[in-house]
Amino acid sequence: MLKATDLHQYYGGSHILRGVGFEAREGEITVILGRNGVGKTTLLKSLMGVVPIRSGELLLDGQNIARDTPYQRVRRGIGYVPQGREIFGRLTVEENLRMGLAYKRAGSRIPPQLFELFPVLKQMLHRRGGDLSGGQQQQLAIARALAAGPRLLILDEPTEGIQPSIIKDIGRVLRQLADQGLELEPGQRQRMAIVLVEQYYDFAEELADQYLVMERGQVIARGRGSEMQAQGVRALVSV
Ligand SMILES: Nc1ncnc2c1ncn2[C@@H]1O[C@H](COP(=O)(O)OP(=O)(O)OP(=O)(O)O)[C@@H](O)[C@H]1O
Repeated sequence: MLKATDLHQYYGGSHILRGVGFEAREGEITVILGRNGVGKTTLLKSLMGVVPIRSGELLLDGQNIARDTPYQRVRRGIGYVPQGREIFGRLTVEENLRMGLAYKRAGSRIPPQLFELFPVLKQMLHRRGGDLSGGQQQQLAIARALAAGPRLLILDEPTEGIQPSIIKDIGRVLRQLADQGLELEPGQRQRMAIVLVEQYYDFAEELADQYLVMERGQVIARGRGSEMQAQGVRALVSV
């Protein structure tokens, strides 16, 4: 699905990503952990094309996307949920979801399954995004990224500032999406890979099929999610 090899990225003279490589597979949740400022958000922005990489290879389903714009990457099937959600506060929930369809052909509709995954969005369809709670906004940001039916869903700290009951709901939805994909139309299911940056260790451990730990722009540990406890990953990321 996604294969990143030897990624290097700089902000001015600061060398931020130093040879990062990993593979994200369909049906799996890849969790990226690490303390503050180690380059996790920069890595996701590089996958999305929001910041350019200096060198390295980025393959999506075998095609090199490293020089594509963010717009082209969305069209190729990447959905991005940025840190801080960035929903449109003055637009309604429905309009926010339609923004997620902006790159699809005219007449594309919001996949009805999104309202089963996030029932609160159906109840609040005509409310303004800015009127939603933080947790509801996060659900909206995830649904907006899913609206176009991505092959790869990227999320940057979806639990940040969100109440525990909604964190649980979001975790359940991500597991279901990884296991079963998203139904775009009756009988048409989009399978996907999920890449998640997360600081909340328990949430990360519960969801991870695969984990990576970053430190100073490099991957310093990696393995299967089921091994995280035995490998002492909690200690590697605790402050
Ligand atoms: N636009 C920018 N210009 C210059 N330096 C930046 C910029 N954005 C981030 N940095 C620096 O790059 C490094 C990596 O930042 P990044 O946000 O990727 O880390 P992170 O692991 O996601 O941390 P956090 O969990 O705090 O978001 C940090 O030292 C940060 O100060």
